[in-house]
Amino acid sequence: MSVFSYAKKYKKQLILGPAFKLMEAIFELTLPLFMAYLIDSGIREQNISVVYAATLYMLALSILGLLCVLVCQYYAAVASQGFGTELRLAIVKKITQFSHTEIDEFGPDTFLTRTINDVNQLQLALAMLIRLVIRAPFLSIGSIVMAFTINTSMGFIFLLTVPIFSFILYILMSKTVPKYQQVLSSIDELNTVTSEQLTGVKVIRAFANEKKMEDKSAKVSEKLANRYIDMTKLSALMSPLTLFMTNMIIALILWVGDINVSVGQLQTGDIVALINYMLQLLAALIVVANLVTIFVRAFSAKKRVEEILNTTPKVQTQPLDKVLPLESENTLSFQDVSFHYPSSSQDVLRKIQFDLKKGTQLGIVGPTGSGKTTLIELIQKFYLPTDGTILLDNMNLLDLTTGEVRESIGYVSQKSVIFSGTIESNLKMGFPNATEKDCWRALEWADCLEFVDDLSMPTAENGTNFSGGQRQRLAIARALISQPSIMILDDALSALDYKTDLAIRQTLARLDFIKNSIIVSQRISSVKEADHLLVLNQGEIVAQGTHQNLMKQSKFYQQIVTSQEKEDN
Ligand SMILES: Nc1ncnc2c1ncn2[C@@H]1O[C@H](COP(=O)(O)OP(=O)(O)OP(=O)(O)O)[C@@H](O)[C@H]1O
Repeated sequence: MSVFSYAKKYKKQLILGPAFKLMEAIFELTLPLFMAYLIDSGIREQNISVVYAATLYMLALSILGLLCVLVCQYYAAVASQGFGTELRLAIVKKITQFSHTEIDEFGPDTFLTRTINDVNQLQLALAMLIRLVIRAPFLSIGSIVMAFTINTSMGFIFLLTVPIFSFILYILMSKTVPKYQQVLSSIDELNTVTSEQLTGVKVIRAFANEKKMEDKSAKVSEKLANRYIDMTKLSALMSPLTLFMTNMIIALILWVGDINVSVGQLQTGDIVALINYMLQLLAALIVVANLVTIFVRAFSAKKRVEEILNTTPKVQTQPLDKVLPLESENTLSFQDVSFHYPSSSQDVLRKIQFDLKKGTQLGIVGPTGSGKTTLIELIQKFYLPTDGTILLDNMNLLDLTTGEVRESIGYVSQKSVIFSGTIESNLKMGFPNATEKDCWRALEWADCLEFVDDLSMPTAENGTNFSGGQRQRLAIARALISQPSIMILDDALSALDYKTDLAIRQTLARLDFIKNSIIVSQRISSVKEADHLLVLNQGEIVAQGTHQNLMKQSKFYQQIVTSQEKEDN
């Protein structure tokens, strides 16, 4: 999809805006003629009524011109702001449809630059298109035509000015545009470093790493500043160069004009009019050059924005088609499933094979980086397996919509994300139609009543006004509110004390609507009562069974248990 399709709605502004600007340009072109008339027939002939009439005409033309400009600016503002808003909404909508694969591929920081900077650039280009794209070339051509009507040799001076001036501008532009691309990539880099440092500010402080981070920030900012200065050094040349050219050409007009006046072919007023036309021509050429820069920048912004708009998510988010009955003997089956992330060809899960029987609880344990979260993400269709088959309720996950899969699952991630708003708005994310009663019931199940006494309690960005354990309990309540059939807790009990951890697991076992639960944990005590345990190491299942069986049969499992017992003692 092209970004232009978002401008289609503003056809009226795109046609009428330039039309009004064109009228203003016509008024502007006729002004020097009245000036010549005022000088030659009014001032020189000392005819006061001509002076009054010419002044009045000039005033009227200026007022009409001003009105036209105002209308055009209004249309340009309406169209460009409307276009920008819609484009930004479309980008955000598209990003929310992206699967984890595209989010990994693009990286969150480039989303920010593309949604803000690039859309601004496109907005500016549209506003300029309305305001200047017809006016500037019209004024350039008009000035040359008017010069020819006054005097042919002067017309040729005007004609010659265009290629010389354009050549100088072209050289400057061709050097600045690539430098602008470098500036853009530096902005991306600065965004990444800044957002990383802001979100990790507490960790940075805890490790007394402020100086190191300041240096990193300074280095990236300096790089951006240098690239920017490098670019502006060239554009700064534009002003003195054009001023020099303008004065040289005016000197030429005065010199040739003087000869023509002395032989009676031109009058003083004509010379004033010609100088005015030349100033208009040069100003219009500078505008054209600026327009070229703006459009070149907008072109690269267009490519970056369209890259997002035209990316088809590997996993399409589709609405709920049917609710899974979950009546098969096995709720979930992994059949020889392997997976590697798009950024690397190395498998992080290899030949995973297990069944989750209806009505049972599954525990997954394993050291960090063993692939536990990846396995959970595959169940929810955030990524697709690179090999093997996943069956949910005896149906291939590939044949189910994301709506069907995710509707059945209540998921609490390792990092409990709480959004700014209220307790109620956070809970309702999981179930928009929830009543107050539903909210309180979910809060009770997740053991939140001791710190929540009002649904309208505010939640700060990232839930920073709650402790880590409270955030995890709120996230569990949010997952439980829709009464899902399968509950997945990905290391979501780790920030809780043993007593609360146990209380929540007992509640999960007691709730009738939960047919199966999957608990991922590094803490054996959180999973040892599970009906079936998977022990993962380096992407492979190294043992599976009940806690008792594993204690007898798996050395690896025994080692984990022993090391944790030592830690606890
Ligand atoms: N988005 C990603 N892109 C590329 N590699 C990834 C990505 N996420 C995880 N990995 C890699 O996949 C492997 C398994 O990671 P995963 O998060 O599944 O492990 P885990 O067992 O859940 O670890 P932990 O207990 O520390 O959360 C790791 O080697 C990790 O580096």
